[in-house]
Amino acid sequence: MTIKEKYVPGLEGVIASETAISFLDTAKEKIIIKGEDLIALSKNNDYLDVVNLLLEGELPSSLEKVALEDKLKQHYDLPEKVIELLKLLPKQTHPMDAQRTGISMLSGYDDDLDDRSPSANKERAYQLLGNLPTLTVNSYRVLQGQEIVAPKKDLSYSANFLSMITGKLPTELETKIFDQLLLLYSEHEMPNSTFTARVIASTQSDIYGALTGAVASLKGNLHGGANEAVMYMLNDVKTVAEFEELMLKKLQKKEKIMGFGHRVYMKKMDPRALIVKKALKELSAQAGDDLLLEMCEAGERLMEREKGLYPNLDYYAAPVYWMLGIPIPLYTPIFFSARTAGLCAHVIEQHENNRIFRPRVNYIGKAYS
Ligand SMILES: CC(=O)SCCNC(=O)CCNC(=O)[C@H](O)C(C)(C)COP(=O)(O)OP(=O)(O)OC[C@H]1O[C@@H](n2cnc3c(N)ncnc32)[C@H](O)[C@@H]1OP(=O)(O)O
Ligand SMILES: O=C([O-])CC(=O)C(=O)O
Repeated sequence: MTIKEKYVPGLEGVIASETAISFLDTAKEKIIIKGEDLIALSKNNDYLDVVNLLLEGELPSSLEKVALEDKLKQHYDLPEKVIELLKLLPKQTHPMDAQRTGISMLSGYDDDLDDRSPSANKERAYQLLGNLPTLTVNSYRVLQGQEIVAPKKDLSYSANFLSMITGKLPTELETKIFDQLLLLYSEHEMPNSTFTARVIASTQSDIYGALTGAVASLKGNLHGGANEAVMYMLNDVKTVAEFEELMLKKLQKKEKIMGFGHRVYMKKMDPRALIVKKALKELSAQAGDDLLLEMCEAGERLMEREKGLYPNLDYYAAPVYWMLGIPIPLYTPIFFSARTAGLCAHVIEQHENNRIFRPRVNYIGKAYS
């Protein structure tokens, strides 16, 4: 038995891929997506611009953007049998699991499933991006015993998604903030879910399988599931003082506080969280209610003081989702919907230049001769 290489738990700092899609440039404090800075894009562009950037390699002209939105709208309606399948799920099914089941089933409607070419994969990406708002919202509604809602093709992509969730026509501010969340969640280099998708794709498996695995990865509360956990924690208390007390108790018990820390941004605040914190300020001012903002800011100060840890995107996304009137169990499925753009870009790239992922281990088991 030989020990070959130093093992790095969690593969911290290990280079898993070469990619032309994105890079967290911590030295320059930029999240690079195909050469553009995601934070700058979040101020002047919208989610569909980034979808185009990820899948076509450039920001769209206004005509291209209209064409992109029309293309997604052609895929808003789901096959009837997908809805029927969702209705068969046990009522306690987590919405992420329902979303995962729906995505998995969509592979059965693909007439050319064995085609791994970039053009075929790209068409699937657009189809999935069109399907996902309808799938995400209705899988949750079915579990709640609510009626299916139809997408509204006269609204923008993000306004339709949000209005299907809340049942109301969103204001301009609400649509802008929801769209900004989708944009900020769209792609983030090599998180666990993207790694999962690329590992699956590297066996020459299809995009549906890769995304199905990625949903399961994103569900965990060390990853995408943290946004829901943050909101449950905020809802457990009523005042800033109670929130601080709750956090201190958790720290004393050596529990992790959801929404803090990040493998890549450990010593700084996630730049996306700063943008979303601003959105929370806007929504709080509009509602004339600063309580969630004050609680979150107090939590942020406490974690810096006690642990030297900073908020990640999920920490401020949770109260923003809440103020937009979004049910908590949809927070992570919405994250996944947004991330579909980045995940599809990664699967396309993996299929284009593939070598199967097959690492080795250091054996620490029972001795053998
Ligand atoms: C959009 C996203 O998916 S962002 C990630 C969302 N996830 C969360 O918010 C969950 C909470 N955060 C965490 O669990 C972690 O910070 C992760 C998973 C994000 C990163 O994990 P890692 O890079 O493996 O860091 P690791 O867990 O080793 O933490 C390093 C140290 O900081 C501590 N730490 C890290 N995050 C937290 C936290 N949220 N609360 C309390 N302590 C923490 C750890 O206990 C550890 O301390 P130790 O060295 O004394 O043992
Ligand atoms: O990068 C990560 O590890 C997790 C994350 O923030 C994301 O996926 O957006």
